[in-house]
Amino acid sequence: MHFELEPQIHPSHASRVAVLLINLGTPDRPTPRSVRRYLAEFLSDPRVIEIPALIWQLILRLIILPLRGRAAAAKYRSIWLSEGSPLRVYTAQQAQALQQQLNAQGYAVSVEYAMRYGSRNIHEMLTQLKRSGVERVLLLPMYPQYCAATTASAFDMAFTALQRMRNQPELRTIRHYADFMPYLDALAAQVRAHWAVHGLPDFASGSRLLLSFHGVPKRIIDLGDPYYMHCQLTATLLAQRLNLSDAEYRITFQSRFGRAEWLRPDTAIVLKELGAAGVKRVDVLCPGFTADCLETLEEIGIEGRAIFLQAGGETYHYIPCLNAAPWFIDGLADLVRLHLQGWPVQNSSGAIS
Ligand SMILES: C=CC1=C(C)c2cc3[nH]c(cc4nc(cc5[nH]c(cc1n2)c(C)c5CCC(=O)O)C(CCC(=O)O)=C4C)c(C)c3C=C
Ligand SMILES: [Fe+2]
Ligand SMILES: [Fe+2]
Repeated sequence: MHFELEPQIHPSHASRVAVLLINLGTPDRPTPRSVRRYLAEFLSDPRVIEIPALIWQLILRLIILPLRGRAAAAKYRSIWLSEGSPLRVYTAQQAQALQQQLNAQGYAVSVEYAMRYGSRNIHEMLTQLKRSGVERVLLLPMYPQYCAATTASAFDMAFTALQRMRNQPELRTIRHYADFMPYLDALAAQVRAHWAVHGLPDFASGSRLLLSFHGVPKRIIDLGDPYYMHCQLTATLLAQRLNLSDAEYRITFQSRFGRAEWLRPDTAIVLKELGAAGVKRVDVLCPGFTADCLETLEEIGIEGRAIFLQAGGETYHYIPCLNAAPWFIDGLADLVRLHLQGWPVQNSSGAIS
């Protein structure tokens, strides 16, 4: 049969609205086998690696997976939580907190999360939502800056899932929120909360705030991806909110992968240069990651620290991602309410689910 069998839905459950948070996905376990399986799916996505499939699959299966599987598993082990991978743990917390907040505001919606790769993927979750009577789904990527490799790939999977359905739900997508005020306010609150506990950097004596975004190949920007522009937008608007002068912060790009030219400046190189130049303290925030993960906790929290201190720096502060901070959940609720307009969600009786 071309189409999936339709679930039987009890009429009293019909016409519900759901918000689906979407993040990248992460291995189930910090083992080479589990990491290889996750990377094989992730790195076979043509939205992520734009190289002819046949050549790329040879390189991926013969070189990258055997080498990177083992090395990445060791890194995942260094940041693994008792409940699982940080990315999954924090994304689940965000979904739960956002549902509570929206229900408390009188919005009768359920909030779930899905991943683009690995377990609990977007297709599975759309099927599960339909089974529970959901007819309208708002897709909320946990990527504030649009990038085809992340945002478009997530939407592709949702639309492909709908291609298999006879009875399709109504879908809405949130493309980006790089310049959405409540998101910027949440980032500013996150930085200020860190400074309230750990003290303000002494900008006058050379301390810097690094705003480190996930890098991408420079070529995709040249081909029209708005990602770089969105990163610049978020960073400059955040710096304004924090009253930082141009000299007091730097925009950098991390997590370089492969041989092609990536966006610059590279976070690791800047950390090394600042340490060598006698800068005593740097604080690093990763505004493009809404949940802490391997790329923030290990690459920035552990490796970045070692690079800066070895180069001569004295004090290194990694500022955690927004995760389920109340100011971020407030901002997400603002964003969701804006995008739910016109859908039947107002319910003074409060919580469902
Ligand atoms: C925040 C947005 C992200 C963009 C844009 C992005 C682009 C991108 N990533 C790779 C390659 C890798 N990314 C990896 C991990 C990873 N990437 C993001 C987010 C973005 N990626 C997250 C949230 C994570 C963490 C996942 C976790 O389990 O914690 C990895 C795997 C880890 C490693 O081996 O270093 C790779 C590989 C490319 C090629 C790309 C753009 C084309
Ligand atoms: Fe990535
Ligand atoms: Fe990395």
